[in-house]
Amino acid sequence: MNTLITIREYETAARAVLDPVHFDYVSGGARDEVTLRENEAAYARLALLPRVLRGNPKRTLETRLLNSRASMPIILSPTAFHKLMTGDGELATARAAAAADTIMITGMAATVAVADVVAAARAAGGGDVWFQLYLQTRNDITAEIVSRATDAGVTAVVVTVDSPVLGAGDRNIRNGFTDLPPGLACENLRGLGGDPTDRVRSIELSAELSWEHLDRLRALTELPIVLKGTAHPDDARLGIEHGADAIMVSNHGGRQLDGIPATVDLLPDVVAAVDGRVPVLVDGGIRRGTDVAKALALGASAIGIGRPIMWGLAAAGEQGARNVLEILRSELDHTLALLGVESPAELGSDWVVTKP
Ligand SMILES: Cc1cc2nc3c(=O)[nH]c(=O)nc-3n(C[C@H](O)[C@H](O)[C@H](O)COP(=O)(O)O)c2cc1C
Ligand SMILES: CCCCCCC(=O)C(=O)O
Repeated sequence: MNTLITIREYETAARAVLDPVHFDYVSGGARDEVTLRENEAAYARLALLPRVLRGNPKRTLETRLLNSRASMPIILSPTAFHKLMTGDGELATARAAAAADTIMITGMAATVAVADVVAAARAAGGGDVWFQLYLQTRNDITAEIVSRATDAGVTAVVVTVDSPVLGAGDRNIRNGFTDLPPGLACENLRGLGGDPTDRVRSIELSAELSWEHLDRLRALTELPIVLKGTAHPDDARLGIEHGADAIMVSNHGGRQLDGIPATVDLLPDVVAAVDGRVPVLVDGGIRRGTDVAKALALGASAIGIGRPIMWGLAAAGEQGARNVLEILRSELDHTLALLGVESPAELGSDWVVTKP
């Protein structure tokens, strides 16, 4: 029997089994964790306004995003180092995402190489895999990483732009968590060390990056590009001008700039700026199906979850991640029934009210 029935219970279960240093790495945020808390609190400040007697007996959650389809508008945001959570790492995550028939964004900082992640998803029968990229200042390195991901069969590249420098997690500083334990590495950077050994190159985060680097990426790949980490409406507009095919409103789960607003509060202005030209996704603080419905009503085409998957993996490996996805699917379906709608597409901003 599955005794854990909420995402919050998975967080508690993860805390009970994980090394506290790794639990803090996953669950913590930057500095005072104001944004981390705000991401969740902002959903609680929004209320849903249902309609009644609409004769809608059936519902569908099926979602199309870029060239991919998913069984629901809930996808897996990229998170680093899944082997800290469970032995199989990203392989377990890929199987869970495939079982849920949804999209997994595998990270550049994954502890399993992208080719193995895609193979695991395919062997489990499905689910597209997208690849998250930190642009590197050296274009040849970016090109090699993207080429590996493309050869592996990913169907989109998600470029994270909110990390000119590493976020400062006070919990990590206090815990002295600065490196992966021996035996674990960012496998997507293996052999990129520039020497004949199998050295794993370090991921470079750089404040030198500019829109020109995105232009170079656009010239490198025909895969759809999702810009992840845009908060300002003008940056969403610029992203589209520079070739982005989708915008993901994200503050990195409150792990980069502390004090940036909650993503659901940023979403409406970005949606307005994008004006229907490309899909808008959002992540950060989503813990309930009602949160998903609020984000969709405010214009998101889909939402991403980060920590809930990590907690699921820690608590019960692949099965835990599967359960997390099914909890959110079932809660979203139930929420749509209570709202009186057949599909996410019917939701709009008049389904949400801000509580006084
Ligand atoms: C442990 C952890 C590692 C993360 N690693 C990455 C990463 O490598 N690249 C990235 O773009 N975002 C990363 N993120 C941010 C997530 O993609 C996502 O934006 C965030 O987790 C969403 O918030 P949530 O955890 O409240 O769902 C990470 C988040 C966590 C919690
Ligand atoms: C330079 C290493 C990048 C690791 C990215 C992990 C991450 O984004 C996060 O923990 O948040």
